[in-house]
Amino acid sequence: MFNRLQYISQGNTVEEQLYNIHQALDHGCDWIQMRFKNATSEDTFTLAEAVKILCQEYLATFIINDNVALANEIDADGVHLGLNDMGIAKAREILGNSKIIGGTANTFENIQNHVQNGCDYIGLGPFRFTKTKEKLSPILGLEGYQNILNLLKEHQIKTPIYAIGGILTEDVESIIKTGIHGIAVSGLITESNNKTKLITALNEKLYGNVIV
Ligand SMILES: Cc1ncc(COP(=O)(O)OP(=O)(O)O)c(N)n1
Ligand SMILES: Cc1nc(C(=O)O)sc1CCOP(=O)(O)O
Ligand SMILES: [Mg+2]
Repeated sequence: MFNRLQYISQGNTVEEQLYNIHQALDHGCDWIQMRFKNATSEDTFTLAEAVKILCQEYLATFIINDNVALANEIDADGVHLGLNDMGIAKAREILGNSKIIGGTANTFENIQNHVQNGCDYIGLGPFRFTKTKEKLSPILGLEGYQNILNLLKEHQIKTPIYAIGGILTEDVESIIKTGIHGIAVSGLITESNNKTKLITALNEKLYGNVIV
């Protein structure tokens, strides 16, 4: 089953991105999503090559936001695709069955469509308002997650669901109680002054109640 904590990278330059990703890996994160908006294709490729090597060194999962062609070209572990990005089925044709394809959802129907198209996990958000992403879908909150997770249970849909959007440490226990599999965070890890303490705390909350 997939790791329960995904760091979505931030940074305006290759150097900033690489620093933030290296920090997350060095302090215990084992799943990186490279999210490098408004960058040239050259800088994006340069970063992806470097991040792939880093993730191999740290035995971490490495996926790329939006860019299926790049993920295929550098043989990343997969991609994350939003509602306005390439379709899940098309990405699966390009990447094949061994790669991770994540999809963004805001509603139960979004999830149903992604699952029917072969999505491996769902990023369900936003939990609360966040400045990290410009165009947010309607905010779900804890009640929104509980309603959607209840519907997934009723329909016996077992695709892992990740909460995303403004998530803080104190949110994790209540989010996990709704049936969410894991969380995807960006600013919380990027801005932390004690990343080891933070990531350890997040992992304890995420894995603490898992019966192995
Ligand atoms: C795990 C996860 N969930 C949701 C998103 C958002 O993806 P998308 O809607 O394509 O928005 P951008 O990230 O491309 O701005 C994500 N990246 N990761
Ligand atoms: C990339 C992204 N997607 C979202 C969605 O709701 O689809 S919210 C979001 C930003 C996540 O970053 P932070 O943890 O800093 O809020
Ligand atoms: Mg996208």
